Amino acid sequence: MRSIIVGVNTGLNPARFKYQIEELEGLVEAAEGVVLGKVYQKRESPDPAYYIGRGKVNEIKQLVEGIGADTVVFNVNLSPVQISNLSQEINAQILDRTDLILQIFFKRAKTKQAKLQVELAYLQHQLPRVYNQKGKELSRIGGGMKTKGAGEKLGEIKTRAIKDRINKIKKELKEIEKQKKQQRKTREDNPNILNVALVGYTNAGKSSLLNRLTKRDTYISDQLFATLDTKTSFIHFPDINKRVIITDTVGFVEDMPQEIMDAFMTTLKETEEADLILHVIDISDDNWMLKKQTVEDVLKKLKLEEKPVINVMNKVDKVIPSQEYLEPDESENTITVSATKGWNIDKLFDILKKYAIKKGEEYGKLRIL
Ligand SMILES: Nc1nc2c(ncn2[C@@H]2O[C@H](COP(=O)(O)OP(=O)(O)OP(=O)(O)O)[C@@H](O)[C@H]2O)c(=O)[nH]1
Ligand SMILES: [Mg+2]
Repeated sequence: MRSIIVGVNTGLNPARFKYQIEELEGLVEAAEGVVLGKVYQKRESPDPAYYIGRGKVNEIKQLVEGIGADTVVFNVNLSPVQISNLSQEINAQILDRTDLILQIFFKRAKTKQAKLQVELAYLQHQLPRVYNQKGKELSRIGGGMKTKGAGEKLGEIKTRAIKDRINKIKKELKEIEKQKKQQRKTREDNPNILNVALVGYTNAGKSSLLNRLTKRDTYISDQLFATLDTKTSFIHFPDINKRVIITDTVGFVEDMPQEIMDAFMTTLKETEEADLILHVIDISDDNWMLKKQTVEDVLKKLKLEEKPVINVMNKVDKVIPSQEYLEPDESENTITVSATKGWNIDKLFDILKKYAIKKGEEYGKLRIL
């Protein structure tokens, strides 16, 4: 994928805009693409036909031909009409941020559940576009569909086929969810098992932390969205006769596209049964506060904000030279660690133990009542 990035600033301050474009570059790389050029435009309100101005469209068209790009990626979400019009003018594939995220997800999904969820998100994103697709774009979605009658429009046929597939996927996902729920039920009810969910912005170090805590090889990569399937691991504390189940989850991003939010709701739903949430934060990142807020907003959407949360401030080794420089954490719900160096992991173990004991005690109280 040889890409040109089109950054439209819709009134963000320069720092935020810069961060948005950097993240988009990261997404292109995660989709195994290279960024060959960037084009910017300031625009308060989008042009209904092209989002950007006609002059910009021409500029991009020439740049695409000049440097041989095959993809143009926008930092904003485009309407079906805009995609269609831009595709007519520019000889490259036009992607918006959601398309890009979906492409990455497509490549990464491994389990049947994740694959179905990505397909569902993709189809839901395509649905409103079908009517507006012209020419080459049509071949992108399902082939070999039967027509109902001679008078039926191609758009109608495709819409119907997509809707059928969506319904089928939803049924299959429900079935998988039911099975998973059954498996979870046994452990939820157990006073000796603490359920912990790892959440956080993509690339914050969730999988690294899971590895450190459980010493297992989880796929770790300096890429956005390395983890797409939820993975579960155990920690055993024989001294207190408790076990902890830790679930790694898909990373969050700002403005998570609705289609993805919906499709991955099932995955994130695993966090619904959690007794404790570990929110992993990369404090070496200049934008960590913004990212933290993004994650907290999503937790709120999932109605998880009531659960106890520990903020795990990770990658401190990138900020201080050695472990001796670690300062005591200010509050009980914050802990500064380095997942890769293993700093403060013992303290994190202590926190987990404390919660495991507390769960057992509360469960006991409930039984007495
Ligand atoms: N220096 C340093 N690097 C870290 C630390 N923890 C994680 N990393 C690096 O950060 C990158 C991302 O780590 P992952 O564990 O894959 O992050 P993740 O949150 O699981 O990412 P996604 O699955 O993509 O959402 C990798 O290159 C890790 O080696 C840390 O404590 N210190
Ligand atoms: Mg991961």
